[in-house]
Amino acid sequence: MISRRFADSHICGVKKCLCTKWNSGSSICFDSYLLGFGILKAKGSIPLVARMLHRTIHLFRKELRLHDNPVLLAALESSEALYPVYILDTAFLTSSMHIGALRWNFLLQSLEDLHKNLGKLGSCLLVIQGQYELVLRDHIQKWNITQVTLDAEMEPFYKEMEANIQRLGAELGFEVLSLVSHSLYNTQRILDLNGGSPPLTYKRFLHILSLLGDPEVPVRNLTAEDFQRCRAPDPGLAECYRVPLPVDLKISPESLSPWRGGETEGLQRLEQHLTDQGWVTSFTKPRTIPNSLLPSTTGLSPYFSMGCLSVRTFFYRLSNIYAQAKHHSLPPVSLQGQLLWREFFYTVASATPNFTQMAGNPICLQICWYKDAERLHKWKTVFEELLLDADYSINAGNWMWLSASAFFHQYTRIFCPVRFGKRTDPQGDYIRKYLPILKNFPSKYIYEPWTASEEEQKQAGCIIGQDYPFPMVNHKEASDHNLQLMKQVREEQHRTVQLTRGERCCSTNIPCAVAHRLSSGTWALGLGFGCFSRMLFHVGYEHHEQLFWLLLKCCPKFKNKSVTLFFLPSPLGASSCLLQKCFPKTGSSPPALTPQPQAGCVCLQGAEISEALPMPLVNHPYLHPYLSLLP
Ligand SMILES: Cc1cc2nc3c(=O)[nH]c(=O)nc-3n(C[C@H](O)[C@H](O)[C@H](O)COP(=O)(O)OP(=O)(O)OC[C@H]3O[C@@H](n4cnc5c(N)ncnc54)[C@H](O)[C@@H]3O)c2cc1C
Repeated sequence: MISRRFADSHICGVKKCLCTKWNSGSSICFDSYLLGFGILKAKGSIPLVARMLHRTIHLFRKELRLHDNPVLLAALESSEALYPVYILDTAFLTSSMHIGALRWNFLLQSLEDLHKNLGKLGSCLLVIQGQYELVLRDHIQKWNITQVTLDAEMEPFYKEMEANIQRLGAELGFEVLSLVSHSLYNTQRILDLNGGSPPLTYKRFLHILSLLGDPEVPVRNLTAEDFQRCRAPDPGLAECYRVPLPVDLKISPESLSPWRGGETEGLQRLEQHLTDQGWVTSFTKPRTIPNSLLPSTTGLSPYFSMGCLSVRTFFYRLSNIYAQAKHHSLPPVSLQGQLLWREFFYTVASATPNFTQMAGNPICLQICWYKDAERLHKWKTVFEELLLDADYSINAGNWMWLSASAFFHQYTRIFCPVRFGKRTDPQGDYIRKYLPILKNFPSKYIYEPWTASEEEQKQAGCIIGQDYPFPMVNHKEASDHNLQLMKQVREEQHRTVQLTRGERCCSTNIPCAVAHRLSSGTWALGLGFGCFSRMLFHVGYEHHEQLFWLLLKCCPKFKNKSVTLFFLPSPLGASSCLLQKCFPKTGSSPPALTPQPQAGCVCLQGAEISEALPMPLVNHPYLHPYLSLLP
């Protein structure tokens, strides 16, 4: 937590903050400013306390915002002149991230927005192009700079930049102040509490957070008064160092992205989402729709990744909404839970060597993937450069997760791009919108247009192999191959598997269920499975629904009965393995059910069972505490 001691005094009618102590990850403690305090005599011989004020370059790196920007606030409070600077070091940016046209546009829009917002407070943003060290050397001397302030980041390339700036400071005689505000906590504190290494499972991570307490509280908003106390850059400088246009950087200006960059847009979107408090409190992921035409999640990730929005602000706004609600979803599936996933990956990434690579990454399974340069190139073009929210920690963490190389261990779950699409969006509306070249194919071909006849392809105005590529792999062959490979790798690298696996909370994987006859004459069914902790967020509620329905179908007791289904919270779960084994055999889909919060459980109403197969229900002690929740 940031603790601050303010000693207020009135100097020439202006209320000044004299002492601000930060313990929030600053590389130079603010206490050093105390040394600069002295007693001055002002007009009329009234003794005044004053301090040496800095001439500061505030270097924006990722935190492209004015709200919750602790280091900018500290810069303003300790300076008599402040130069807000963004160094557009193209070589640095392109070598450290795969930044494509969409993201360039987003970045330039964010800088333009920052410039406008600084203008409203009486300052401006100076965008200086060039290699960052040369730019700093040049301007430190030109502007007599005594301090550089910057946001502390955890990526190796940003850490290296900060270390270089520190070295430059020692050489040229300026101070450096950096503070963490891109994550909820200073991740170093989490590492310290975990004995110096990162917690490698979400469960362990939450445990450490419970010892740490709440995340850092956002700092106050900046005002015109804050900026008035410091001299702003001359208007001539603003003209000389204006935000470039895409064309200046030879970037295509036309962007299909509906996400406009910048703090202003980010805050507007945040407010929009928060007005729907019911949506916020019932948010459960992965019970969201990945291929809906409009995002079924917040879509705020590009703003968080560039720091146009503060995660701390979002976290506390959510806390306020939760505090007013009767029920709300919880981590790992809630909105706050999503921010904690982000924090989890930030923490692990901050202390894991080669986090974005397989080679030399100690938590990642070493898998002998295909070595096919052409396919790799195609994959990179599609996935990396088009990302608007590309983020070092989250991206690599989720790819490890998705490929079952770390964190996620149900490697037998393989998504088929054709079957997944057919199941979740049978008409292919998503494909028709985002791949308009395929839009005239009949729905039965929309996910596998290469199976359409030549005549049908002509009619759809799209010849596969000419207007649209053939599939890169045969899905069945590739998934069979990968399955075997993973099985073998996991046996050989058992110790690496265990690192991010976490302990099981139940040794058995036997499905268990209880049935309860309700006073209304209907039945309540509670269902659980061993090892809840991983089930809920790996399998998700959608599978709970399916499993419930499957068991109902399987149990003669419920034939022709109306049944109330309860989703039971921890420590109960459901099994996707059972689903995979049994569900396809039933040859039909589960009924659509609408969740209704009730008595702390999610309750599903009204599944009418018309068919039943014999299957015994097993009582299980884990279910007993939840029986009291049944009406
Ligand atoms: C293979 C793969 C790669 C990914 N790469 C990125 C990436 O480069 N940058 C990125 O921001 N997200 C990435 N994600 C995570 C996730 O898909 C996005 O954060 C999320 O979809 C963004 O949408 P949202 O802002 O609407 O999220 P919401 O569901 O509204 O969540 C709010 C915020 O929580 C955080 N969050 C949500 N999901 C995750 C998650 N799975 N892991 C960590 N943090 C999460 C994000 O900051 C997000 O903006 C990746 C996921 C996968 C499967």
